[in-house]
Amino acid sequence: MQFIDPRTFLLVANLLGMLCALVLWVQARSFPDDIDGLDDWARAVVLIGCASGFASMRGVLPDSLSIVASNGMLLLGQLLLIVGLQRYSGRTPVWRPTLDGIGALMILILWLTYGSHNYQGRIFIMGLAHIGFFSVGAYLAWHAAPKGFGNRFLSVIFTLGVAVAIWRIATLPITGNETDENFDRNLIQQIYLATFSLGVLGLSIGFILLANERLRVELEFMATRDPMTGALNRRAFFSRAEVEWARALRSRRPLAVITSDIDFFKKVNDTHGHHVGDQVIKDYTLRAGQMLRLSDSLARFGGEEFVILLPDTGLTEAKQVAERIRCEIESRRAKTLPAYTVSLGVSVMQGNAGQAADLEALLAEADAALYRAKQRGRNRVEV
Ligand SMILES: Nc1nc2c(ncn2[C@@H]2O[C@H](COP(=O)(O)OP(=O)(O)OP(=O)(O)O)[C@@H](O)[C@H]2O)c(=O)[nH]1
Repeated sequence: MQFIDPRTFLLVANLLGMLCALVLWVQARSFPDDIDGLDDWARAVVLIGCASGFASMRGVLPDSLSIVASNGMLLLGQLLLIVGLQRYSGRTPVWRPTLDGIGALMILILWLTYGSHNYQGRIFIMGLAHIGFFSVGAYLAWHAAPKGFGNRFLSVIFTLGVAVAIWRIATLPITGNETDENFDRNLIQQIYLATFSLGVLGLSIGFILLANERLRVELEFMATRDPMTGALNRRAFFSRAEVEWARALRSRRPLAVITSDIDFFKKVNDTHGHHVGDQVIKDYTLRAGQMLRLSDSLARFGGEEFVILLPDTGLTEAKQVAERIRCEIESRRAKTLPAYTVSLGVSVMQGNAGQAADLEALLAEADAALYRAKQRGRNRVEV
């Protein structure tokens, strides 16, 4: 008894695949340029859908379409899946050797179709190709960023694809030959094609999930970071600082703030140009960031003015951190950049609503200390 007609199943799976291709195509147009590979996947899904559609019409369509063209499209579709994943991961796709390999496989398929009429040989060759492509796909998906449901889902579907191809090769001994095709074409091969189309549908959904996740991460980054340095922006700083302020009050632990400003920065711009000025700002962000703990937050408030939030840090410790940053900037210098120095102001809330009444007051205290550092000759730390 046939539970479900494989051809109907195949048709539905392919139609859904085409809808996914449409979604991928729309995403490719609307997503930022650095989320690449969506176009390749849209093309791949269409190619693979057409290939399995042609293959399911064996006997209706000529062999040149139902065997040769369909296998060719299948291989190119799988290559595009890999190329898309490579582009998505920022790798340069390697076309040439794989295209040569596909060319060689097609010559073999032609010979097995018109020369030796070896149906099982064709399935074996294509099975091996699927195993190769899907294994590479599973590897690339597993290493694709961001790590999460999307990349794992994609990797699992690729791995299932490898398993299905192995199963197809393993069922070859009970596969009929070309003259005894009724059983085989109507059952094992149809189930294989349907599973294949369903798998491609799963892969498309996985890739859509992965790209959406990447978009979410990028948007979150853009909303919270200063684009030039990657340091937190003012808004993100305050949202973190408010949480830390409340935590410090609750736990009666100290909370420190360090404000800093590069000395005579206008001169750096005027002498070396704005571009070098930008490089100095980035250099400061990088090196100051390296002096901090994971729980500290470095934010750029504008120009060459930075603020650091240090949870659970008392006055002595915060002063040490500020001094370490000052010393690092003064004593070492990037080869391509001019020497520069930095002034820093430190203020601390003791966890009992002591000196500073609120976050703004704490920052104002640190700003006042920074002002004193500038007044007293720069390249120094004041509390
Ligand atoms: N290259 C570059 N320059 C900037 C940026 N933002 C602000 N500036 C410049 O930074 C300079 C800031 O200078 P000031 O704050 O007036 O003072 P300063 O020269 O640093 O001197 P002190 O702070 O008193 O030691 C101005 O010339 C701004 O044009 C930026 O993103 N890139």
